Amino acid sequence: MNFIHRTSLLLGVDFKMKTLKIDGIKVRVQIWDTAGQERYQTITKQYYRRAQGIILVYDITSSRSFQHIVKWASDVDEFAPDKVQRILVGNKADEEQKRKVPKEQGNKLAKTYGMEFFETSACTNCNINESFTRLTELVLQAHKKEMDAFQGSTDKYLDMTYQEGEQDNNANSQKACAHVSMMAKLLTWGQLNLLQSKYPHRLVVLGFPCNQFGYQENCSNGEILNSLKYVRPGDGYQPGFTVFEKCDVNGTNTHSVFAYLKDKLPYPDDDPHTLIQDPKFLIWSPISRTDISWNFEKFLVVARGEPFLNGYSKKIETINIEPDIQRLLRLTKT
Ligand SMILES: Nc1nc2c(ncn2[C@@H]2O[C@H](COP(=O)(O)OP(=O)(O)OP(=O)(O)O)[C@@H](O)[C@H]2O)c(=O)[nH]1
Repeated sequence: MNFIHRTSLLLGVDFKMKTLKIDGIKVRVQIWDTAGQERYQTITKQYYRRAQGIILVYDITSSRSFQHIVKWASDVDEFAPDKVQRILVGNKADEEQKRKVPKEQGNKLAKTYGMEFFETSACTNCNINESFTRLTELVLQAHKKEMDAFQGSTDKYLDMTYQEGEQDNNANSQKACAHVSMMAKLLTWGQLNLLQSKYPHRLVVLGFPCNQFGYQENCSNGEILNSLKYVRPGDGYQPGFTVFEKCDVNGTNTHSVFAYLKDKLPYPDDDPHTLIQDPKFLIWSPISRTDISWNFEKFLVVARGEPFLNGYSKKIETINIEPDIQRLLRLTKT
């Protein structure tokens, strides 16, 4: 989870990790500090790009810092993701005798922006934890659907669909399979966003839509984002990573990226034997034993372009790649 935090309790560092416990769940929060950039009236847009929560901080002993909040709030509107959660904080609450901004004024501004408001003191540690915890709760609520998809039990879902299948073996087993693959898709898209947002700076997720597997991607390029948003996974889904134009990953017109990847990493090692179970799905030519076998096969590639692992057939849930991502990040630490 990424927060931007506009005060320098963290002097000298760009970001800090903190673990908070919310409703019994441990949440790792990555806190970014703007570290003085705001003095130049501009904060690098990179800071906003993947922020999930933003704390706008002013100094209660400085009217100027309070007036600047309007500009920061409008930058947040412009540059931060739509779902970003914001709270307003008036810091230095211990300096009552030097106060220039009445608490009521802070409250009023926060209301205008639909934010919650806290007065804090970094000196006496007043409301610091409370404000971070509240922002984290707001972020979790805003991402509840993704979190549910992430934490929800796939096994339970699969059990349910298989039970359905058993009630009417032949007729329903087809339906059960369809459910399973839809569920896999839904999880996969959510998990791709989750991985990208968990490692915003050193992991780049790239998606290549392809219509060579059961014609499952038959939208035109211009329709793909809308189809993700409204149809599958739906519910307003937006990829938090780059999705390219459709391309072929097998056959004569194989995209050069996949020609290269398949040459370096011939097939996923979790599923070395199967290509396509049903010959009617073999719609490209020539067929090669290194071909990609279905949607959502995943490659892990080092920044310099060297493929690292293709251990991930469609059977591997996207989120289960995470340990390998962490391993690769450790290996390539600069
Ligand atoms: N009394 C009081 N002083 C504070 C508090 N928080 C910060 N300060 C002081 O205010 C000054 C500025 O604090 P910084 O944390 O550097 O403020 P900043 O605006 O984030 O600074 P940059 O990160 O460099 O932009 C320092 O002298 C701090 O000791 C507080 O809650 N109470």
